[in-house]
Amino acid sequence: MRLANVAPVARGARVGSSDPTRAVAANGTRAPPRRTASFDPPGRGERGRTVVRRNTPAGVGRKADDPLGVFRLEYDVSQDEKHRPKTWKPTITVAVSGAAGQISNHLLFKIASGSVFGADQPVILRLLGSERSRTALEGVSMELEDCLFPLLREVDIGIDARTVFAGADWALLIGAKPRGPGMERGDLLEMNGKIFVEQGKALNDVAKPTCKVIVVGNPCNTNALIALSHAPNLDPKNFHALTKLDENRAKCQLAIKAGVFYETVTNVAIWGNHSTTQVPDFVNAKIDGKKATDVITDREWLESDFTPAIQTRGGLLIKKWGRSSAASTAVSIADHIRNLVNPTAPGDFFSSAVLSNGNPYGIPDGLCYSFPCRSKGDGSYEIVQGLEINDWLRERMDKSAEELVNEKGCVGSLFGDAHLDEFDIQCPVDLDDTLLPGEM
Ligand SMILES: NC(=O)c1ccc[n+]([C@@H]2O[C@H](COP(=O)([O-])OP(=O)(O)OC[C@H]3O[C@@H](n4cnc5c(N)ncnc54)[C@H](O)[C@@H]3O)[C@@H](O)[C@H]2O)c1
Repeated sequence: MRLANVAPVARGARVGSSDPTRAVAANGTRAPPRRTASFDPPGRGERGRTVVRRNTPAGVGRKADDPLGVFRLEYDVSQDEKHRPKTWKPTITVAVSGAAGQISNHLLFKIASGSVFGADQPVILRLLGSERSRTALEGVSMELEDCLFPLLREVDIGIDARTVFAGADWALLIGAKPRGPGMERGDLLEMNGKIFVEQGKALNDVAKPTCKVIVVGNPCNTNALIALSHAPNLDPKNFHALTKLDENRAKCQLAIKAGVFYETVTNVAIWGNHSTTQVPDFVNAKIDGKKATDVITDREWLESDFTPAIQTRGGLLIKKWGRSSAASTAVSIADHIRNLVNPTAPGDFFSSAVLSNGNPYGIPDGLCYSFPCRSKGDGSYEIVQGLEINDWLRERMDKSAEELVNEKGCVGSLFGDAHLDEFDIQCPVDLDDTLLPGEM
């Protein structure tokens, strides 16, 4: 058990059953019917009871105690198996937190359309919201139903992670709270960290042990570390924090500078924290198979323009848009999933923040740190070995690791016992108030 010696940080739809006995029916060739179910709000209806009505749109014939405002169908899962195309894979359950938020508003429709997990991969979406977003979740599920996505077999909504995460194959943890006026970075770390204590415990108790978890809600690296530390039943290698967006941003800028199409830019690693200390690696990047530094010979641009531009691009986008990146983040989550469910192209890699234990780059164990990774396409990954780390990279990679050590120290009391050795880190009094890309 690690003992955190932590300074106070004060400064610083109930889900509808997927039970195969409740069954569903595929009564159309294009869009077999699905069921959306919801938790009853507390005090309204019997907990755990799913109210089901055949072909009854919201509001029509609703009983006074029926809290649901969404269209639902009664169906028979066994019939579903009979009627769906034989080429389809077994249905997977994808849980998404923050499902009524901006990022999810783009991501859910990509998942349901089949463009993320594949055109032969039926999905059940389980949507987790906060108490405040309960009604909005019903709206989200209504829109999903209205799209008639054949691969979307069921939509469940709720505000209790233990119910929503039940049986999940994937958990996309997007929901988090933004920093409020006057709030210190340490306060934000603690406030959001608490969410991931509960969600880590819930995943441990009710998700499949093979469940793959991608943490997006900021500060995503430390949130992912908190979640995995409460999930001893899950392999820590099932946990990721999203840095794919940073990789995509880096590829875009290198492509523009070199005057080439995006897809010719490969091997772009993001090292470290998803924050302004992240290190977009131009040293190992390739353009059209050549070293990026041989194609873009303007070193001054790479070090002094490109690097800070990627580190602060989220902030610039917020200044221009008035809100944080949502569509491009959703695309990068989809890319991240595709990176895990498809084999990585020979010689290439993708970026993901993963547990640093045993890494070959001298980053301290016990951090969730972004590394270049490869996947066999079965949802697993390996950290790529043997990349060139010159002095310029080394200095910055260590600085980002130091920031993650400090973050860990500032929320030390939130860590569980699983997968992490004991640590004794203080929250530094002079914790830099670096901005988190998603909140700037
Ligand atoms: N890692 C990245 O690359 C990256 C990029 C962009 C944004 N982000 C982060 O993603 C998060 C979500 O961004 P957004 O634009 O969708 O925000 P948003 O405010 O539009 O949506 C967040 C949603 O989460 C819900 N929520 C809050 N607490 C919750 C909880 N405990 N359980 C379930 N839901 C909860 C809120 O009600 C809200 O609907 C933010 O933390 C943001 O900083 C990360």
